[in-house]
Amino acid sequence: MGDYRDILYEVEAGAATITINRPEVMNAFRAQTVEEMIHAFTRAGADRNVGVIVLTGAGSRAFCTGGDQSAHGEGDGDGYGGRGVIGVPVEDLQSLIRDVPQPVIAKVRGYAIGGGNVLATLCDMTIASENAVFGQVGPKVGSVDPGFGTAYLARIVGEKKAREIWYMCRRYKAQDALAMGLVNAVVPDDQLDAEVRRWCDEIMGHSPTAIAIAKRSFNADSENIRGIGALGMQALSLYYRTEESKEGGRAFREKRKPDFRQW
Ligand SMILES: CC(C)(COP(=O)(O)OP(=O)(O)OC[C@H]1O[C@@H](n2cnc3c(N)ncnc32)[C@H](O)[C@@H]1OP(=O)(O)O)[C@@H](O)C(=O)NCCC(=O)NCCSC(=O)CCC(=O)c1ccccc1C(=O)O
Repeated sequence: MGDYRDILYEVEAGAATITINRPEVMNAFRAQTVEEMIHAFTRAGADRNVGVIVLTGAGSRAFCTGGDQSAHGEGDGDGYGGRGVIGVPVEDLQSLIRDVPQPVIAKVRGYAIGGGNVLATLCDMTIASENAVFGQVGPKVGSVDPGFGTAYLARIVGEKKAREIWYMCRRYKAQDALAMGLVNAVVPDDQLDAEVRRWCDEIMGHSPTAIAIAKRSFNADSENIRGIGALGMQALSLYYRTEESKEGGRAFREKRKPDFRQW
């Protein structure tokens, strides 16, 4: 897989940039998108000339808004129509972001919502435009990320805040995300690319082996969450088969409020 349909891949001065390129659906991912991201992260991870990986979204409206709601229900009718426990191998992608030896920086413009928020959370560092908006929508749309998106989020923002994020499904501005430790820096939108480039250049001046060891050391302490996620994905695939979950996706597509209480 060299030619990508859903993403862009480029390497410049030691920084590989992976761009989710589906602005027409606010960079929501389908199975194909996740497969391509897995390919690109594997490629960048193995490239000794790459010292840092940047994950971003095309356009100014969104970094990523999670699973593509128009693709939800494909395949066996419950998941996303592709490979993996729920038809989109999102757990493989999440693991890979942790497993590549280089630091991964999330460059966030616009919405980082749902599974998009999980991806940004998992990146080693996040640099956001002033217009960035973070949040979870799972319980509003009949979904949840039962691993890194919940348990690892709590490591970053604390248990109370993580529970608020998931139970309340509110939207948080970039400055709020900075205050809760979800992002490392916030800059005016027109300075975001240059700021991320500066961070990449700084990393490129440091020892890649020391950084890889540091990354693995950080990861080791939260590695048990991978197991929680694997278990959770099995539960999620069962949940996706319920009318309660399907109501969430249906309501989003029909642009109405869901009625979960009937079940
Ligand atoms: C992103 C919003 C908050 C933006 O709201 P707003 O500004 O009011 O704009 P809208 O009119 O809602 O949207 C504009 C336009 O974009 C389309 N769109 C937005 N998000 C998606 C999407 N995810 N899939 C498909 N299309 C999308 C929207 O339909 C509009 O299109 P028009 O043609 O203009 O009508 C808001 O849009 C929003 O909340 N989006 C929902 C995001 C969502 O449902 N994400 C998926 C679920 S997230 C989740 O369940 C967490 C669990 C999780 O992370 C996970 C774990 C394991 C596997 C998969 C997932 C996963 O992500 O599902």
